[in-house]
Amino acid sequence: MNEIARTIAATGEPMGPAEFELAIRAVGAERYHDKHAFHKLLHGGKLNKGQVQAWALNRYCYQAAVPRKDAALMSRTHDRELRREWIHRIHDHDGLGEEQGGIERWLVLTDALGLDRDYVISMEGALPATRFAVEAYVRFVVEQPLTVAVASSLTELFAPSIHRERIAGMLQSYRFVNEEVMAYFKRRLSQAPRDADFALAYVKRTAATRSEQEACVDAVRFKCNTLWVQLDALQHAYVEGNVPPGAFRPTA
Ligand SMILES: O=C(O)c1cc(C(=O)O)c2c(n1)C(=O)C(=O)c1cc(C(=O)O)[nH]c1-2
Repeated sequence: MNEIARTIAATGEPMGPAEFELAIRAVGAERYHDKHAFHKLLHGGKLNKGQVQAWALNRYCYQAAVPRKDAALMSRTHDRELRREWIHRIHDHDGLGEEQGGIERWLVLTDALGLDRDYVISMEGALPATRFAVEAYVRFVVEQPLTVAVASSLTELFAPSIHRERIAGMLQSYRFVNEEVMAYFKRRLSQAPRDADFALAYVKRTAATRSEQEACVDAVRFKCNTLWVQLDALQHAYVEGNVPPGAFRPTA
């Protein structure tokens, strides 16, 4: 934000709910990671198996971080209703009882790609930028005001269309991908809208001042950046061929 924008944010009238939602959605339209070159390659069937393996094992770090950031968010609120709602996000990823959860479904995907589970879970082969980006997301949720922390999850508003595109594109393009492998994304098609609708309503209700609203829009921008930089790193390492020391080297 420049100085003038900062002054308007501090002194300006709050946006109406519709305008506020439009400002949040505009961030996705401008910079969600569906616009990244690496996604276009992934969905368009233009990657080889080793490159898809690299994407899946790096993305595991994100999957593993999400329930940690959700636990961090819950630890910060005295609002029992918010915790009652938010806890199902942890169950969605970690599983509950018989339900194995999203991390397990992600490991089904990495199994099918021929990756060793212990290696994936160890995150040893992940790119440095992936590790930094996902931890930055966890730290953001620990450190920012609660409403801003909730707002950082709102990139999920934009996720179902990328998931739909990914399911169709990957099933069609890669012989090593089948329905079972895509189960993670199929499940997210119903989970993500529920989560995003709740978070959007919460943020609209609790961000009262213009500067709080601007901070929420900035949180969505920050989150888009954490997603974008992960794909930049994949592109640099596995498309342009600059694999950092110690990172996964495809043999497939
Ligand atoms: O495949 C994707 O493009 C994508 C993006 C995002 C996102 O926008 O953060 C999430 C997911 N998937 C996802 O599967 C998921 O569980 C998830 C949780 C969150 C969050 O911020 O709490 N984002 C996302």
